[in-house]
Amino acid sequence: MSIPDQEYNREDELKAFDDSKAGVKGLLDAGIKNVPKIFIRPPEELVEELNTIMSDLQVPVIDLGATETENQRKKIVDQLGQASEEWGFFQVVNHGIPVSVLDEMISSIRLFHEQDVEMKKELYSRDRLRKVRYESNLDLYRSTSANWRDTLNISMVISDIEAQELPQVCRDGVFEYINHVSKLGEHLFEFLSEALGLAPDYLGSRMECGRGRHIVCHYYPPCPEPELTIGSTKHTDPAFITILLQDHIGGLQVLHQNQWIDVQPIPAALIVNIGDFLQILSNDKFRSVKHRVIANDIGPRISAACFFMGGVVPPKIYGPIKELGYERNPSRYKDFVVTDYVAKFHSVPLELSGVHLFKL
Ligand SMILES: O=C(O)CCC(=O)C(=O)O
Ligand SMILES: [Fe+2]
Repeated sequence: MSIPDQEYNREDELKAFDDSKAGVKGLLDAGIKNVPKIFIRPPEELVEELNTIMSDLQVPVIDLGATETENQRKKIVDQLGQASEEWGFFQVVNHGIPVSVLDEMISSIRLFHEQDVEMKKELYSRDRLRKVRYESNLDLYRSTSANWRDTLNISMVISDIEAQELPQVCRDGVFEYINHVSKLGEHLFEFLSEALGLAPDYLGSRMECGRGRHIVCHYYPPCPEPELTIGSTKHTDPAFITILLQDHIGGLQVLHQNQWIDVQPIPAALIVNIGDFLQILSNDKFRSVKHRVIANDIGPRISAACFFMGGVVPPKIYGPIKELGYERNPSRYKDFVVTDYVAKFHSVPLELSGVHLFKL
């Protein structure tokens, strides 16, 4: 027998879920066999889903290993430039972060999410000023349907983080990864500056694109009815670039020429995607493209996205780079400061945010 709709109050359900502080993992631990209604996507979305085309294309895979000669370096710069223009998404191999560090990061995230729920609850918060906090669904109260995932947030946007500030259960693995991924970001900004025809230190030293960082450590529990919900709603990232580590489960998809493409897990690889800010700075040359994560009946799936957010304190003003020449290609975006962009991002449902909010 179905429950009459008047007995279902979405706001109450969302609040009860949020107040439990146990996340999606908590629902599974409680033994649920069906996806609760707050996670079920609207029927029109599910129908649209049946009509979307999947493609077996692959996002480019770029080898960052050989950089000794001028020619080798140029080849990498060209490949990164082309991938950033055509795809906005690529995988990198031989990026310099040891596999042991990647593996340790994945197991540390798993340890965090699978620890005793009472320990996790102390860190459950929606206060974005907190440097370390855990939550389920960043846009819980704004979205039409909730995502099947929980997230540990680590913010290094205002200031760097000390190891002691991280939860003990995952401290060493996460801290080590942060150090490595931050360095990789610096290298990528050098290559990407050159790919835009700018001096190698332009995006890094001059624009401080790698300064503020925010890491989201996601845990997607196995889902009893994956076709009814989604792991992560389609969105673009509010950042310059994102470096994303995913485990072997799969489920990440990117929208390329109106078709969803699976981003296949490649052992030891990292995914890089261009975020909204770099699309704006490059005046649409590089693309910040929509991506999502489908829910899965296997898992958990674990991933860590490191968003490079730029200079926030003191606030830096960003906008299309004048040196790129507006004679041929007039500026398409307003200037912005990162905190305003992020505030706007948090004021709309995930799928409605993006560079269009800052179009001239
Ligand atoms: O979990 C993933 O693979 C992607 C997560 C993501 O897109 C994000 O956190 O912005
Ligand atoms: Fe994302």
